[in-house]
Amino acid sequence: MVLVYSIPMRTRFRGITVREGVLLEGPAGWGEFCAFLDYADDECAPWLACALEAAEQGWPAPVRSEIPVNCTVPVVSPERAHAVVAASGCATAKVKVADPGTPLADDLARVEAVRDALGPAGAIRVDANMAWDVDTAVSAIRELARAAGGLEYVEQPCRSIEELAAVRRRVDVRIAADESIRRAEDPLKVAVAGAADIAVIKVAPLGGVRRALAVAEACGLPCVVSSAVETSVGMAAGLALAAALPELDFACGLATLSLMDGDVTTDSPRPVNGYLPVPAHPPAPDRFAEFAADDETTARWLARLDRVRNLT
Ligand SMILES: O=C(O)CCC(=O)c1ccccc1C(=O)O
Ligand SMILES: [Mg+2]
Repeated sequence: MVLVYSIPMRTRFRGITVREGVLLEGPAGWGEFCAFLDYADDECAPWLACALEAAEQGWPAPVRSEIPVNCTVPVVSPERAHAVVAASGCATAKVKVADPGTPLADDLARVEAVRDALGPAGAIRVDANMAWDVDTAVSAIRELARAAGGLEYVEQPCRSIEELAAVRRRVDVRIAADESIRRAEDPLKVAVAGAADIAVIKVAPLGGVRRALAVAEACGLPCVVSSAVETSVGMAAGLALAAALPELDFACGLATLSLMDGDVTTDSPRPVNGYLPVPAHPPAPDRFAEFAADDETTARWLARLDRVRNLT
């Protein structure tokens, strides 16, 4: 069975206002194929591999049963940022910064509000999604660290690995690599160890739990598992990855279901005291009917699925 869903986002996130994707069922359960719309077909192949792993094979055994998670703060007002953090119950917050057209002053006010909501014991990380050049990154990171009362790390401040390394030499905040790994030509071979302190690994763009575990091992850095804003079907694969990593020293970015205006399952996991339970299986999409895509969207995704299938 193959189902195409369409779920509005509560707040625009990375330019996304509606999240769409395909749910497919196999002998091992349900998988999700939801490559971002700006990804070309060849870049979608690992996303399909991740969905097929879930549907046909299942996942390696977990070594932990619950995953510490961060709440994710989109580009919103300080008041909303405060409310998002306070409602989440999480001790770690990830704040999106450097959105095109947003002045640094807005980011500073947002991280200040997040610190106020978290209290002094909480951890704040920021994600610039490659927006800065080296000099801009160095000064922005210093200002953000001051406004936040300390930063746990800054995720992908610049585009290239060389730039990450240059920023890392000039600031005392840890650097995390995300796009440098996720969009690398060969994620197994990408050398980020000198350019970053932490690796962000996303299960779908890396081709599934087994493949992402191999990437984690190859990069030789502490890992943070983060979502690509999937429904709870795809999120189960991210949780399975976080559960199977030999070591997990940081909260994971897997609490993104609350960014979407609904979910395809009834047993939609929400963090309790900052932890998500690891599901034994992906949940069945028993509420799919509420989020069924229209005919045009369905046809577009089935065609995409077909093209990507034929590539692999
Ligand atoms: O890590 C998180 O807290 C949430 C996930 C997230 O930020 C994200 C979600 C979709 C696409 C890209 C990203 C990103 O980390 O850049
Ligand atoms: Mg990121």
